Amino acid sequence: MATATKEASAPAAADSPNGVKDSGPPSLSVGAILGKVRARDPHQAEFLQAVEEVLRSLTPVLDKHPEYLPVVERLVEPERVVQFRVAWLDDAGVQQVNRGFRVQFNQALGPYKGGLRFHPSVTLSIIKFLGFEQILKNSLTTLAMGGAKGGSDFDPRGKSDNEVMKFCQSFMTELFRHIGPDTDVPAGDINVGGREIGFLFGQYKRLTVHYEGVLTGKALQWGGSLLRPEATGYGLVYYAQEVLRGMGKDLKGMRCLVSGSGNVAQYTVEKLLHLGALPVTLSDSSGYIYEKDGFTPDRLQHVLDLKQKKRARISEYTKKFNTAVYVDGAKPWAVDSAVVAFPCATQNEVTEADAQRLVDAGVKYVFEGANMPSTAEAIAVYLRAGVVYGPAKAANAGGVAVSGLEMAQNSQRFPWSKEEVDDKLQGIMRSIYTESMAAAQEYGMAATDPGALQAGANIAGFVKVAEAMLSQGCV
Ligand SMILES: NC(=O)C1=CN([C@@H]2O[C@H](COP(=O)(O)OP(=O)(O)OC[C@H]3O[C@@H](n4cnc5c(N)ncnc54)[C@H](O)[C@@H]3O)[C@@H](O)[C@H]2O)C=CC1
Ligand SMILES: O=C(O)CCC(=O)C(=O)O
Repeated sequence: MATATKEASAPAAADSPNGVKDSGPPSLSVGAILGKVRARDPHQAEFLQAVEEVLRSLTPVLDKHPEYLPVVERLVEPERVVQFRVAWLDDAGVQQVNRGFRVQFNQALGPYKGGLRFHPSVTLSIIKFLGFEQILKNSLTTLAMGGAKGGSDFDPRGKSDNEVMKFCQSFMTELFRHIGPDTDVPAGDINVGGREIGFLFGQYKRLTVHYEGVLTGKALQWGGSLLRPEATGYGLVYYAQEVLRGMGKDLKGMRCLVSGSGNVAQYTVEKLLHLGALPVTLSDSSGYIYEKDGFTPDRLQHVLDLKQKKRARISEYTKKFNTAVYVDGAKPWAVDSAVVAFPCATQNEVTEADAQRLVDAGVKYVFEGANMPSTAEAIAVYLRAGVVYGPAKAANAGGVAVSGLEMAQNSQRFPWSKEEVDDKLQGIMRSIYTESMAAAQEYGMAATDPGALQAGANIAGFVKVAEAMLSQGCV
C-alpha cells in the first residue's frame, strides 16, 4: 500500500451517504486527530501503532468522505475504560495485588465483545490497541458485535489451579458489574482458555444469580459452541485458502512457518494438516521447534498434550520426537524453503529484521494469527518485497466470529452442529476476503497489490462502524 497519512486541510461538515450530517471542529484532519491521540497518550506505543496503521489506510476514504472525520475523532477514544485492583491470597496465604482492565471501546454495532488476556506484559496501551483492532475486526465478521478487550498483568505461569481460581474470582468480583449478555461479552485471549472461562463464569453466576451467555469460550456442557477452541486457527487457514484461491493457488503441499504454540497456533497447524499443507515450526517465548518433514497428527497431538494438559515449554517436544530440532532463544523466521508464514504468538513478534529474513528465505505470503504481530517496519518490508499480507483483523477474525455464533446459540438456548458452525465460519472468512478486496478496489488499489488486503480490511471494517456512528448521533 503506497498511501501515506495525510495532513488534510479542513473539510466542511458534509452529508454522509446515509443523509445524516455530522460536524467537527473546522480544523479537523487526519494529522490533527493523530496529533491529539499522540499528545493524550504519548507513552501508549502499541495503541499509537494500531491507530496510525488504520488511519493511514483510511486516507483515501476520508478524502472522499470528509464527513467521516468527526467519527474518526470519536473512534480513537474508548467509550469507557475500567481499571481495577485485583487482590487475592496465594497458596501460602500471602496477599497478591494485580491490576485489571476492561476497555469498552465501541458499541456502535452491538454489545462490546473481545477477549481477556492474563500476562505480565499487559498494560493499558496493550489493552487499548487490542480493543481498537477488535472494533474493525468484529465489524468485518458481519455479526452484531462492538469492540472491547480486557485483562490483567497476572502471570499464570507457575501458579496452581487453586491460585488461578482465586485470581479469576477476584477479577470477576469487580468485572461483573460492567458486563452482561447484551452489554459486554468477554472471552479468552493469551493465557485465558477453558479453565479460566470456567472460573470466571462460576463467579459471575454466584454474584448475579443469572445463568446467561455473558462469556464465550465456555465448555460444551454448559453453553459453549462446538469449534470455538478451533475457530481462530481454522478461520486463519480458511482465510489463507481464500486468498490463495483468488490467485489461482492452493495451500496443498506448501511449507508453512507457524509461531506460537498456544490455542491459535495449535489449530492453525491442525487445519493446515487437514488441507495437505506442510507446517514445519512452532515456538514459544524461549525458542522454536523445527520438524523438517512437517508435523503429523500424532506429533501435533503431543503438542496439544504438552500445552493444554502439562502447560510445558515447547522445548519438551524433542524429548519424545527426535525428528525435530529445538533452537533456543530464536524465532522461526529464518527457516528456509517455506512459502507461507503464520505468526500466531504475540504483538510485534516480527520485527523489520525478521521480516527481511522471511523475505530472504523465500516466503511469499504472511497471514497473521496473532494480533498485530508485525511491526510497522516489518509490514513495509513485506509490501516492498511483494509479499502478500493478510492482516490480523481480517485473518484471525474466525475466533470472535464463532464467539458471535456462540452468543446466537445461547440466545436461542439451542446448540448447533459442528457442520453448521464450520459452514458459517467458512462463509464468514470468505466474505471477509471478498469484502476487503472490494473495498480496496473501490478506493483505487489493484487486486494484485500486496497491500490490498490490509487497506481493504481497514476500509471495509471502518465504513460499517462509521455509518452506524453517524446514524446514532454524536455520543
Ligand atoms: N484465542 C483466540 O481466539 C484469539 C487469539 N488471538 C491472538 O492470537 C495470539 C495468541 O493467542 P492464543 O493462542 O489464544 O494464546 P495462548 O495463551 O493459547 O498462546 C500464546 C502463545 O504465544 C506464545 N508466546 C507468548 N509470548 C511470546 C513471545 N514473546 N514470543 C514467542 N511466543 C510467545 C506462548 O508461549 C504461547 O504458546 C495473541 O496475539 C492473541 O491476541 C487473536 C484472535 C483470537
Ligand atoms: O472471542 C472473542 O470474543 C474475542 C477473541 C479475541 O480476543 C480476538 O479476536 O482477538
